Amino acid sequence: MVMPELPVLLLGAEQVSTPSATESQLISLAQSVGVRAITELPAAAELALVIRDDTLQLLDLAEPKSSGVMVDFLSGQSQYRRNHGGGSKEPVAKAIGLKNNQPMTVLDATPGLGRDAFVLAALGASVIMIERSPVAYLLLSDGLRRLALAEPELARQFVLYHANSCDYMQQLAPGSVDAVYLDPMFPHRKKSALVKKEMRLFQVMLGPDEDADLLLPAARHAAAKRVVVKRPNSAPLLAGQKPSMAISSKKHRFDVYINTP
Ligand SMILES: C[S@@+](CC[C@H](N)C(=O)[O-])C[C@H]1O[C@@H](n2cnc3c(N)ncnc32)[C@H](O)[C@@H]1O
Repeated sequence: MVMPELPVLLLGAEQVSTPSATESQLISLAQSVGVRAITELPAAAELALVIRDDTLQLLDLAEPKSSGVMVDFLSGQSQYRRNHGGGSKEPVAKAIGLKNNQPMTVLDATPGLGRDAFVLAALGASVIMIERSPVAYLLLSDGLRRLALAEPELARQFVLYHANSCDYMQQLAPGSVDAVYLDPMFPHRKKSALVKKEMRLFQVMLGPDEDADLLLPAARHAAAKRVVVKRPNSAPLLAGQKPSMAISSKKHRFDVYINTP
């Protein structure tokens, strides 16, 4: 598969001449993961990163006026789910085996926009996020930066690295974390307009995670207790491997692989 070009970080003239502290920080972070910071778009660009209102956003250039995709742990949606969601009864929390106030370390090997990671952290888990997409990594870093300003204690529950999770997990000693969470991109069959804007942009940028099957053995090596795989209800099993049990929600299935000692 031909991968689309990596989006650039598009800067305004002022952001180049007199960048704010946040802008300087984001520009160097972007450059450290190979994202070019420029002031003019390449002709073929479909997506670009921009810094608006002190927030990093991924913009669909076909709709430059609409708000971009960002990681916002403080958004109404995240906070609503935190305050009014099912708590430890949320399907994802049940699948991971998370109980209120019981410490647990979860490695999220496919964090994306950090939605699921946030639910787990809000329920008390320490979450290690390993993201290989430079753009998703930058959006997550920026989300954590803003979370740290508002809720430093919660932000300290997260660690984020830019790496391929398969490599990362294989290098860990066996059973280094309590659980591993996997939610690789699955090709959506529905018309793209129906797929949420965020995931649509992610699909344009990343394509499906065609090597997703490789994550399962690496995750089973790294997890002391269990590996959880989130799949759309109709999706086949990851790596064709039968789970120990499955927990279903409205749209998803959480396949749980228990690691017996
Ligand atoms: C469907 S998204 C995950 C959405 C996430 N669960 C959420 O709540 O926002 C999948 C993400 O996994 C990342 N990914 C897939 N395979 C990976 C790998 N081997 N290492 C690191 N990240 C990976 C992709 O780059 C993408 O950002």
